[in-house]
Amino acid sequence: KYKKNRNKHELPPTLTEFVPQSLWMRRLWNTTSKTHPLPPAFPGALPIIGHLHKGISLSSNLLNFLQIVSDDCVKQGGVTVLNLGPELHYVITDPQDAALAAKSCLRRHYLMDFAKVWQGNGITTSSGETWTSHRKLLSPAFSLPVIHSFLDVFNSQAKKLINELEPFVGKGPFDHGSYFVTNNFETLCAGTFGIENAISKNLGATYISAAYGMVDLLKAKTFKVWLQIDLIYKLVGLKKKEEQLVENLHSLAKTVIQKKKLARENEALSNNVKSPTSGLRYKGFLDLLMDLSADGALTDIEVRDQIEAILTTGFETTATQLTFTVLLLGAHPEIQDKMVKELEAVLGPDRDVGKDDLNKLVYTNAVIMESVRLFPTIPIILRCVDQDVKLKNFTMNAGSYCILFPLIPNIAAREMKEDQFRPERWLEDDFNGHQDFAGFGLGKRGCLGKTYAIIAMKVLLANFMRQYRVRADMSQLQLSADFVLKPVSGHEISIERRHSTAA
Ligand code: HEM
Repeated sequence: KYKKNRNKHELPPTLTEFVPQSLWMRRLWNTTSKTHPLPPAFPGALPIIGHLHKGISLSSNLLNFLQIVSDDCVKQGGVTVLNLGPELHYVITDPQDAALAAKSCLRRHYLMDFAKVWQGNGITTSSGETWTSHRKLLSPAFSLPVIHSFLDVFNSQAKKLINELEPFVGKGPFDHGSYFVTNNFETLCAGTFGIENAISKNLGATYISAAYGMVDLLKAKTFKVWLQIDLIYKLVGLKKKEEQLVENLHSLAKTVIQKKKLARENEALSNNVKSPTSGLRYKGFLDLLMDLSADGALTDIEVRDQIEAILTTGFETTATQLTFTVLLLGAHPEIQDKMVKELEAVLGPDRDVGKDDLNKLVYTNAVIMESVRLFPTIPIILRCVDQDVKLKNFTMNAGSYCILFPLIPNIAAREMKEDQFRPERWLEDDFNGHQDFAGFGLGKRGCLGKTYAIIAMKVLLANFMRQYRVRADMSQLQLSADFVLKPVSGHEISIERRHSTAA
């Protein structure tokens, strides 16, 4: 009876007790029905291991692997099959099929389970009813009124970045990426936690470095499949390393929760000091979490897990997207001039961005969307196929998985072709890319922080690009993809002041 009713991605309860983390048993247990005919397979499958050997041998250059698979998929008509061991994965590049799959497949892929030691059942790793109810509870904290209340933080953080980069003015090419990461992380903490100086510089740096360490471990576990066996993971010393990193990561959440509790107690006492979003119908993220915890809707651990989930999804994505956008603008001076003209027309030379300005920055918005189209920082979406799902020409079989990457074919990895970066396309009536655009995900599980990300990027660009003229050469750009698509070399920019300080 259990087997009949169980979700095909779940182990029977007795087995989960004995193999808490290992995915191997789940794999053996996995029973994908193959009732519906399969699309063409990616070439090179071997018996039993399928395409696993290709993934392992190409894992040092994952982006290359994704591009090879994606090119083949486009050639085959937009849907193919990849067998990773016994597991059937549908690869989808066709935008409409990707949208259909994302709409029906809400359960996270098993690889996301690796991140649970860090993020527990946070919004990014959870599935099923937990995800449905938490998504509903958290959504108001990412609504427009709340994000508008962060505008002061966004403007002042942009100015901070401008000052930090001042020593590079007129000094030739430098790597702007890491400055954007630190600045964006601080912005995210200040905005979503709603506490001034929420974290020290040290705590922030420790968190960022631990987050990168964890991503390396998750990547190793994904491709070195033997590390998925708990005993081996322990024996090679990685479990210990993981525990240390998780402790470092969790210490930030612990600190901000304590500070927030104190701030709320003080606020209740004096009824004087207001958090940036107090008084709003929609509350800021941490205030909302605290209220939900006080009402018993979230446990303390769940509060921590949601903080981890938002920090992880929020800081590197936006920072890397900005790194790409500034690079693209530097390499396309005519587009940069057009954007700065719009910024100066709406804001003048140095005024802060206010909420009424946001909708007027139409071209700036198109520049951001075009940057996401060409360099999608989250280029793949991985899901479980829980029930048969009808696509245009195939039906995906329940019990399998799907890998959606409609944006991989766009990635300007090798050479920027002329006209490839063309923000104008987002303003043309006949551009049909809006509807199935996957840069911020697709369907109900799409990006929770999209409004936050777009407004934060707009404000930073509006301040930065009015201050500095940027130059860049993208001809030597090298990219890598782990969970985030990022530049690894050839992305340096040079900056000059647009207006002399005396003026
Ligand atoms: C340029 C910036 C960003 C891009 C390109 C981006 C892109 C995406 C994409 C493609 C997904 C879907 C992933 C999937 O279905 O597997 C996603 C999910 C998500 N994003 Fe973003 N994101 C950005 C910034 C942010 C920010 C700033 C936050 C939070 C402050 C955020 C929070 C989330 C969350 C919580 C999810 C998971 C939603 C769920 O599972 O229900 N993102 N994002």
